[in-house]
Amino acid sequence: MRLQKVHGSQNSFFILDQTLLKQPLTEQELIALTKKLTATNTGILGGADGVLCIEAPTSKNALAKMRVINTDGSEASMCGNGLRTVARYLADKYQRERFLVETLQADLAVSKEPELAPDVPAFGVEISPIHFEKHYLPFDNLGADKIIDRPLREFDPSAKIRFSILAVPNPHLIGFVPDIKASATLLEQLGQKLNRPNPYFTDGVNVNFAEVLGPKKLFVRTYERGVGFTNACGTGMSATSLAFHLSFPELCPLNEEITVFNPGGMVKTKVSQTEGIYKLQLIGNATVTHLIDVDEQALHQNDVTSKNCTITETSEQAAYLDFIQRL
Ligand SMILES: N[C@H](CCC[C@H](N)C(=O)O)C(=O)O
Repeated sequence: MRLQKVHGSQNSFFILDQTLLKQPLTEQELIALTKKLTATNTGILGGADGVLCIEAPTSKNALAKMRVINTDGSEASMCGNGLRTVARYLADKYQRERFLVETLQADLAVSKEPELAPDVPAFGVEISPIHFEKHYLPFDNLGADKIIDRPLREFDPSAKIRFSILAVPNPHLIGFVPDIKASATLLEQLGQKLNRPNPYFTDGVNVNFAEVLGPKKLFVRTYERGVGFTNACGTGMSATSLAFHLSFPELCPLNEEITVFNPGGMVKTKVSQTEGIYKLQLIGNATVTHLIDVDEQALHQNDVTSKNCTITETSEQAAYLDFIQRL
């Protein structure tokens, strides 16, 4: 059995293709394996942000189904960086360049895109469906059914930050800040507070702070639900691009490529609108850093260690680091 260690903007994952197993992991086994494999101190290769689990599709139009298990064992409805790496895995496996991947709430279109640099493969993914209403997120006690481009004193007493809240379909709180570095402590405090029992987001929320760098240019930092600070969050950067359009339409026109920098690198996004419905596209790297050969039994027994698996490093991380150094 072969696992892959992959990343999209250095948001890192293990890909586990359940369809290759003689006996698929039970839910309990999958959660236990994810917690141990992704933890920095108990996992191989320094852990990861989650496990991307590939299963047979239940939707007849999709090539496969992707599930996203966060490092704390919770399940996310979507993962934009992860979906790019799953798209690449499936494109290689089935020799296809354009297809649909089933996710918890939608079948999403994915496509192979031109390499960002030599040995830096890229994929594009659709991010959808998008919702603003409070019952979708869910959120509560913020005095409105939708929060778009307004201060929230509950989260920022100075009322200087403009917030938006949207689901893509996983929940995101977005704040535009004047200086991303100076706002790191507030981002961490908010991320922690809103992912513990709290009156606003009962299921937790991914918290993104963004700094506008110029027309069609953003820097985004994310405190991820179920994870903590992450190098990059694909759905977060996509949701933030839509908030960018809503808060600063002159700097972020529809149908144009937006460059989004993050601590792990850079992605491109695009916001479009058809018949009043917003659409988001996310394009970025899909990098395979390691191949991990392991006995199926070790997965069931939650006993994957560097001693009982064979790890082969690819040349792609060096190429990726070279690419981001030139940005
Ligand atoms: N990192 C992911 C999102 C994971 C979201 C997850 N933390 C949650 O919603 O619980 C991304 O690239 O889109």
